[in-house]
Amino acid sequence: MADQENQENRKHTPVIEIKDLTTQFGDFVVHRDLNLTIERGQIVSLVGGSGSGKTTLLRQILGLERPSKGSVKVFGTEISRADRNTLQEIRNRWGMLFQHGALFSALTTFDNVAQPMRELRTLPEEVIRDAALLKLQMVGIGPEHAQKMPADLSGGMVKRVALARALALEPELLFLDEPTAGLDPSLSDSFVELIRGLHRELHLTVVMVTHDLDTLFALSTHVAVLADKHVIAFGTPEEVIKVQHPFIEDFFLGPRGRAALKEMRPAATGRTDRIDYGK
Ligand SMILES: Nc1ncnc2c1ncn2[C@@H]1O[C@H](COP(=O)(O)OP(=O)(O)OP(=O)(O)O)[C@@H](O)[C@H]1O
Repeated sequence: MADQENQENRKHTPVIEIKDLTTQFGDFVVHRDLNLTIERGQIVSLVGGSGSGKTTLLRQILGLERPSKGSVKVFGTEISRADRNTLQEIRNRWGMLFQHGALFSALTTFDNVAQPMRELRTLPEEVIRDAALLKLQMVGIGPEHAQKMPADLSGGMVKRVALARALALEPELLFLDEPTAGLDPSLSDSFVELIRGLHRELHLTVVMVTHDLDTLFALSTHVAVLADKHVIAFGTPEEVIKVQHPFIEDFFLGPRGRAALKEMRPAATGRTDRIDYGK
C-alpha cells in the first residue's frame, strides 16, 4: 500500500521544479526569479540567445551550481540541499549526453557503456555484459562494434554509443546538450528518430539544449525560452512561437525558423498537423 502511494506520488511530482531562481556571479545576475516546471514524459527544448544562461540553468538542475536565491527540485528533492547519498541516487536516475567529450577515448565501445553500471558496484559482470550489449542494440550498434575504440567509429556512431552510455542506468530523465550538432542532415534525422523512439518506449522525460530548429520541431513537446534573465515563454512549440518577443520573432520566424517550420514533421506527441505561424 505504502509502495503504491509512493509510486502515485512519484507520478504526480514534477520531474523538475524551479521556483524563483536567482543565479548571480559576483554582481552579475544570470537568472532572476526564474520559474520552470517540467512534467514526466515531456520533451523540453531550452532555447535562448548566447549568454542567456542555458548552460548555467542546466548546471543548476544537475546540482553543479548553487542558487543565490530560490529553489531547484529534481524528482521532488531540492538538489542543493541533498546529502551525498541522496544526490547519488538522483544522479543514477538521469542520463546525460554531452556535446563534446561524450566517450572515454581509452575505453572500448562496450566498456564505455558498461562503465556507469560497473560504478554501481552491485551488478555481476554477466548482467552488465548483457545490459551493455542490449543498450548498444537499442541505439543500432551491433556486437561487432563492441570492441572498437571510439577513434575507430564515425561521428554518428559516437553519438549513438554516447546515447547508449547515457541510457546505461535506465534513466527516467535524459539531458541532451546539442544532440545533433556536428551531424550531417541525414544522420541528424536518424538520430532524432532514435530519440523519438526511445522516448516512446522508455517513457523518458527529456531536457535538451539545441540551436537546431529542425531537431527542436521534430522532438519537442514543449519549449522553454530563456531571455531577460528568466523563462519568458513555456508551452508547446505552437504556443511559444505566438509570443511576441524580439528573441522569439528572430529565432523562430527568421529565415531559418520559417524553413524549419515548413519542413516540420509530427513531433513526439504524435501530432500530425502543421504549425500555422500566422505571418
Ligand atoms: N562561473 C561563472 N562565473 C562568472 N560568470 C559566469 C559563470 N558561468 C557563466 N557565467 C556567465 O553567465 C552568462 C550565461 O552563461 P551561459 O553559459 O549559461 O549561457 P548560454 O545561454 O549557455 O550561452 P551559449 O548559448 O553561448 O552557450 C554568461 O555571461 C557567462 O559569462
